[in-house]
Amino acid sequence: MPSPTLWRSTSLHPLSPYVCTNRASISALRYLSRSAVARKSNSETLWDQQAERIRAGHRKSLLTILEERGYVKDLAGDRNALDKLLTDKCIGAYSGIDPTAPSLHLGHLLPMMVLFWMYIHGHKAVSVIGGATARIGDPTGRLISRQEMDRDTIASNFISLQSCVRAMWQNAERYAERHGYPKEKTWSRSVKNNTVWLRKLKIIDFLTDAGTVARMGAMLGRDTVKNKMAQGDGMSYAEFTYPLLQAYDWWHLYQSGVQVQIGGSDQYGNIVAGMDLIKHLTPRPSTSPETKQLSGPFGLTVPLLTTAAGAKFGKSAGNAIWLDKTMTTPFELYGFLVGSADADVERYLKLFTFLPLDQISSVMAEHQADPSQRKAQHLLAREVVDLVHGPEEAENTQKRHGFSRRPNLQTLQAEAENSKEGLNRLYLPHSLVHSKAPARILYHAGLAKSNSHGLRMVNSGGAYIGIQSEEKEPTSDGELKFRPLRGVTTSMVSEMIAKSNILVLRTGKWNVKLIEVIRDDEYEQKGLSAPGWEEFKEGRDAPSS
Ligand SMILES: N[C@@H](Cc1ccc(O)cc1)C(=O)O
Repeated sequence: MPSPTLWRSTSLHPLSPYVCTNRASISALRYLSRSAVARKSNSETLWDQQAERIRAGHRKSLLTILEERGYVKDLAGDRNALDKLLTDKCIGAYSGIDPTAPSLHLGHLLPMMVLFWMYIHGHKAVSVIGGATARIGDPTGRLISRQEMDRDTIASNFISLQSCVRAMWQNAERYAERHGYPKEKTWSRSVKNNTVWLRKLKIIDFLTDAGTVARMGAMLGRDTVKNKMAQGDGMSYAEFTYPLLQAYDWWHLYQSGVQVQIGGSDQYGNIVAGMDLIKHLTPRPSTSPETKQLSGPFGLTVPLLTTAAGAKFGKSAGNAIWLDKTMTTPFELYGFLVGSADADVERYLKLFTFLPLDQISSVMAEHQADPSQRKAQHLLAREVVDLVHGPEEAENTQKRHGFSRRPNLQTLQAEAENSKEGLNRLYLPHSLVHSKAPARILYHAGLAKSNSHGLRMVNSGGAYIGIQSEEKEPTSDGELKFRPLRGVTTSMVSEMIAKSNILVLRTGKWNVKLIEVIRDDEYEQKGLSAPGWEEFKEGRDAPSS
């Protein structure tokens, strides 16, 4: 039964066609100015014409575009009904993010891309930031709960995440414009905080509405619940209730026409919980089954991206790649993407750019003719930096990376200055570098898992040292040359740091670390630590395997 309490609090009947430019009835618009009415009916006509072209097979439907580019992992709801809905009607779609960190990361970009595509095809896009849900923390897929976050941390994460999401939307809009999707007046997007409605939710209403739909059998049967209780750290009542809160978000948004929810592949269960709630709370006047289906909720999950090497996409050495440039610089973002494997790059170009598929195919053909130039990877990296940070940043970063294929010390140093210690900049204490074998320095710099792993890398020719070339030809500008570490002696390394205190090491093609060697006491004062440092201080040796 629909809840009278919830029902009265909403202004729109969920089955009424969403007041949207293409379907708004003229009578509902009588309070609008004549020009607004004209604009609305104009866009209504445009929408109908476009739908007609899709139906006639002259244009791809939005769902087809999403499927072809690889965005669809699972659909909740009937595929053809969703296809028809997205073609015939302007609807709302949303995706949520909990502010468990102060910034978006690369993993968030995938569901957001789907929302961007929907937006540039005229649907209303809503990004929800889970100010309220973050206080509980989504237990999905976890065995161990996140560390509890205090309210202040959530509040400050919320503020910075919100500005990150807003900036992302602005950039995506400009990026779309550069790819032939100029902004239309009727496009609509918003960023909402679920605290706004969840704070007002009364426990008694929540229990009688959401609490009665959710059956214990189904809830206890969910993998997250089973695994966390059997193999993890158990589950709190609040965590158990999380899917219902997310479901309630959707029910709330559904009142204003948000019929689609998009999420990561792990969100399927939470999305279905929302669909169940909506179906349960929606009054069922005697409409045809088709009308009922087309006015109902649909869910879409995006695939979980793993690299060809099996690692989770968006993490470098276990650290997330952030979209806030104070956390991951554009240079680092570019560096991460330009390092994509040949086997992944085409898939990423389809997922993370608005480039048309035929352009992607032709770039891939060029790339395959000479993979060593990494043309496709450079295009991917440039496009993503363009999408996330804008065209000027993309242009500059690409120029600097053009150098970094044969990097120069000044460029690396300049980069190091505005990057935090972490991805490609590092301090090491003098004692871990001076008179130490190169293989061991690789271990201390985090480039090798152990001393002997470092030795294997050195012997197999997979580790290099950057050497500033002496000759100053007009073009060379003190360029860095990499030579294999095999054959480089301990005393050569010590001599180098005696000169400049700087050491540049590289493993594989792209993993470059600029190491600044500082005094041991200074290192301690900065509160830093490196693999093997504690052991060194305690007089123990670094592990050898
Ligand atoms: N549970 C989602 C975030 C989310 C929060 C609220 C929502 O309404 C939707 C999604 C996640 O962890 O990824």
